[in-house]
Amino acid sequence: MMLDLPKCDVQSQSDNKEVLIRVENVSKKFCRSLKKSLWYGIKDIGSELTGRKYEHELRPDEFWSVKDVSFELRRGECLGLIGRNGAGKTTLLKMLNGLIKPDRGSIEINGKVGGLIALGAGFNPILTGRENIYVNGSILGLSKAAIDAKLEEIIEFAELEEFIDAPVQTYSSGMTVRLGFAVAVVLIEPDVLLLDEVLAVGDMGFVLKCFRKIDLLIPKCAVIFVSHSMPQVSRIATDIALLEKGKPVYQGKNVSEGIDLYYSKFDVIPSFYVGELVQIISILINGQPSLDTTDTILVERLADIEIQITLKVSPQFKHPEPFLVFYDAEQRGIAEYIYEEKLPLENINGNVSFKILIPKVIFSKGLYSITVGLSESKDGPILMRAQSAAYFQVKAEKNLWTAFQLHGESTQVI
Ligand SMILES: Nc1ncnc2c1ncn2[C@@H]1O[C@H](COP(=O)(O)OP(=O)(O)OP(=O)(O)O)[C@@H](O)[C@H]1O
Repeated sequence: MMLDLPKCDVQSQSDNKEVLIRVENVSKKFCRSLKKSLWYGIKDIGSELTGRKYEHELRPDEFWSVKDVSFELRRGECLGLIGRNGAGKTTLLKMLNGLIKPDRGSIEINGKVGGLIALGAGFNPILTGRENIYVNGSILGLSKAAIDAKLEEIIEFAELEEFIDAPVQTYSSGMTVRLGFAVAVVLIEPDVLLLDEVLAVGDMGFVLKCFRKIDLLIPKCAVIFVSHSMPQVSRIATDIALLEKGKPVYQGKNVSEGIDLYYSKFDVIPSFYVGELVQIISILINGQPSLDTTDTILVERLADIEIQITLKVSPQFKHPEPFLVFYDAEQRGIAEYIYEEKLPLENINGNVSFKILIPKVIFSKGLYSITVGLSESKDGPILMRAQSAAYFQVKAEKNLWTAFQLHGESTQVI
């Protein structure tokens, strides 16, 4: 779906704060063929040297990795940059960090940039962690005394006391990212912080520590946070940009709406293997068939959900017991339904049908999958377990990302 790109739809409290990143109609193209890309490169150098304006459209085998992206980010704002694999997020960050040049458009950055883009980028693998800190510091123009003053804090933040004198090429991916993050936030003290999938390889302790640090940093800088984890994005982003094949298809301050749109971009055709004993004939969610469809079934938060499942079950199982497990988009099991009817479910000529009513569904916004299972009897052997047998998306007007809403009563101030 292509949306009109809204300008910032909510008046930002930080409107009077300085713009740290200004991106105007930035585009970058790449070439699929290495041979052609080398040839185009030589031609481009030639045209730059002769001062001829670079006005090519796409040449054979070229494609836009990033196309016409524009936004501004002020101090105190955090842009969640989302999109499917290959959407152009890293390419955009590399342009912002000055690693590659845009083919079109302009980028203006005010202040120091701390970037954690490609894992290990910026580190020399044969130098130790300590040596890399000094190299990075001197590239930034810091004196030895200034780096010395921050060294302990960097090592402590990265929790690399034991390994700081080992070559970086011997570090695990988590250790490399710890060092990269510590250098980006402690050594550089950035005005602009670019974080690309940083938290994906860190352990839980490191992720929590990074969030605490980012929380403290956001008021002082502009952050761009790239992640495939929507809960993480919604946790810190003040703004959102969704890229699709390099193009922004949603931009604005409604983080929740951007994430909804991102979720709706995925094909949710159920695919599962159920075996010989049980077959799924149909799954209806609020009357809508969920098998063989790419349309996401939408359910309003706090509305009822009725799930009707019809199975073909080998007649030898007289009273099978169904169970359902609900998973969120991050594949966390969030709820389970166990069939507890007084009367056991009957297998009539191999057909078993049952209906489940979940009143006032309190799931937060997002995409959910349902695993359907069947056991022979309560606590008996499992006959079938169909992962992701059906999908539905919970919609809500407000940014409801938590599972529950709590209501306070007015009481006297104690
Ligand atoms: N140096 C390059 N040469 C050719 N193509 C490239 C180059 N760098 C990136 N691309 C292509 O540009 C597109 C965007 O890649 P990019 O790494 O920016 O995507 P992404 O959104 O960061 O993806 P992911 O979520 O998988 O990290 C992809 O099709 C990729 O193959």
